[in-house]
Amino acid sequence: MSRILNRAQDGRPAAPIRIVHLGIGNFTRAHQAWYTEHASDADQWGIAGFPGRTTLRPRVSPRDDALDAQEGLYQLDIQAPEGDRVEVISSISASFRSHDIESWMTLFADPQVVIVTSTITEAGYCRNPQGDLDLGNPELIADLDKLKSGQLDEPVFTGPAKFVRGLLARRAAGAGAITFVPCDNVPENGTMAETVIRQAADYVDASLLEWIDENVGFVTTMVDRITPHTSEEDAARVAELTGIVDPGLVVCEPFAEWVLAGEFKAGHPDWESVGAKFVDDVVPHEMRKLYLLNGSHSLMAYCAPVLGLETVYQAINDPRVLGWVNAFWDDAVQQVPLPDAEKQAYRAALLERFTNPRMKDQLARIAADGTQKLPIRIVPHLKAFAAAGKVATGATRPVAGWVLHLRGVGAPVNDAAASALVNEVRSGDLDSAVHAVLRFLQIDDEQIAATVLSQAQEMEAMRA
Ligand SMILES: NC(=O)c1ccc[n+]([C@@H]2O[C@H](COP(=O)([O-])OP(=O)(O)OC[C@H]3O[C@@H](n4cnc5c(N)ncnc54)[C@H](O)[C@@H]3O)[C@@H](O)[C@H]2O)c1
Ligand SMILES: O=P(O)(O)OC[C@@H](O)[C@@H](O)[C@H](O)[C@H](O)CO
Repeated sequence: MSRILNRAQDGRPAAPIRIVHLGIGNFTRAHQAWYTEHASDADQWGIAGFPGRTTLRPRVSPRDDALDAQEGLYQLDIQAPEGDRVEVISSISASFRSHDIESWMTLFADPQVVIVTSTITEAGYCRNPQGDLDLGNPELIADLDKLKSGQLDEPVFTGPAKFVRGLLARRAAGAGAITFVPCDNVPENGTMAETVIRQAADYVDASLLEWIDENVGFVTTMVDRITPHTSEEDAARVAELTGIVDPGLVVCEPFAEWVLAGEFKAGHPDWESVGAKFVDDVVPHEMRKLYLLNGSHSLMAYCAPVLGLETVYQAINDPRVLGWVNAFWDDAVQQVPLPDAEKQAYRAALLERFTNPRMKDQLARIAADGTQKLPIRIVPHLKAFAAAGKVATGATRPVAGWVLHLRGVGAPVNDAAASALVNEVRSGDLDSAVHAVLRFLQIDDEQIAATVLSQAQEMEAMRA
């Protein structure tokens, strides 16, 4: 007999809300909410979850509706090679609609709320290629103009505008210190969030900057747990296992890592009790993860579909893709400032994670938003080698794959910032497409162009 999740049956009351999360998608439910659930002081730290998308639609997915219907409860299916381990997670105390600005302001004005976390994708922070707030983004400007002209009860839709709206409410309420903990795969994400929030505040009301100096902390984090999209097959199997029909089900791998650096102005849950590490400098850990895990993910996402492959598991089990991944790692490790033994161990652990046969991680998920990802995961290797007069032939491969992807090979291009580039790469031959992509990546090097072209031609010839 199937049952539906609710707190009365589950027996776990909602903890007081002290964290607001923007972008309550799959990843944060597998990672931050799981860490908070298992922290030694979990009964003190509830999360308020808001979906983040910039849309007028009140809801973005049935998964979000499930949080309301199930009083914040959902199942997490941890897919170990030997079988499923399913937990009910209860750390999300309340869920809201993405445009519910009134609840957003009320929470920011509450002195009990002391942390703001976010997973709104790389694109959600509205940055330009230089890493500054993109004042050419019309949706962002419309939001900021609303705030600047005092229309404070109107909904705003972009991440930076929501953050500034929240801080205005907090200052007005005298609610004290608060700390931002962005959890997206962006290097030095604390500094990145601080930059866009300060620039948005400056646009709206420059007097907020001084208040931010005194009251707002920004923490940089490296987050890691592979969290694929939940499939219908996952939902059916877990319903069979637990007897719970759960439209909010999230699936993930057993591995989880969280490294944080920076000052929490007003405390944080005891995430260390679950294995989170607080360090002085998170950058080497970020480079390890972003370059080796995310970089090879991007390589597989763009190159493996050429061979007709659809998941990370299928890709890494193909000897050609495995060879490309190893060649990429040989180049990328050189930019990771950690001891060799540590890097070798990380590579071995990654291979074990990618070959988990239970995980059906779709390459199409990873392929999204390449314009945001290639510059931070791949380009640093090309530039470091070029500075030494060399071509990083392992790191040119994902660029060659991306050219083919943009030209229509594999999953459809899902990247709001790529439309002009897509038109350009589809309007000429492969050689001109390679040059258009390298111009976009700000790489002006004929040796790199020749290598990318020859690898793209080689892969086109292998096309399934
Ligand atoms: N899935 C993973 O394995 C994983 C692991 C580590 C880090 N992350 C980080 O988490 C992010 C989200 O991944 P997910 O798996 O939760 O995805 P998801 O699609 O399940 O959720 C994404 C959330 O971000 C919101 N969003 C999307 N685009 C936005 C935009 N432009 N502005 C504001 N909000 C926006 C969505 O509404 C949703 O709430 C990734 O982009 C990545 O930076 C993911
Ligand atoms: O989440 P994205 O879109 O930034 O990148 C896709 C994957 O590389 C990523 O989600 C990994 O699965 C994750 O970073 C593992 O911790």
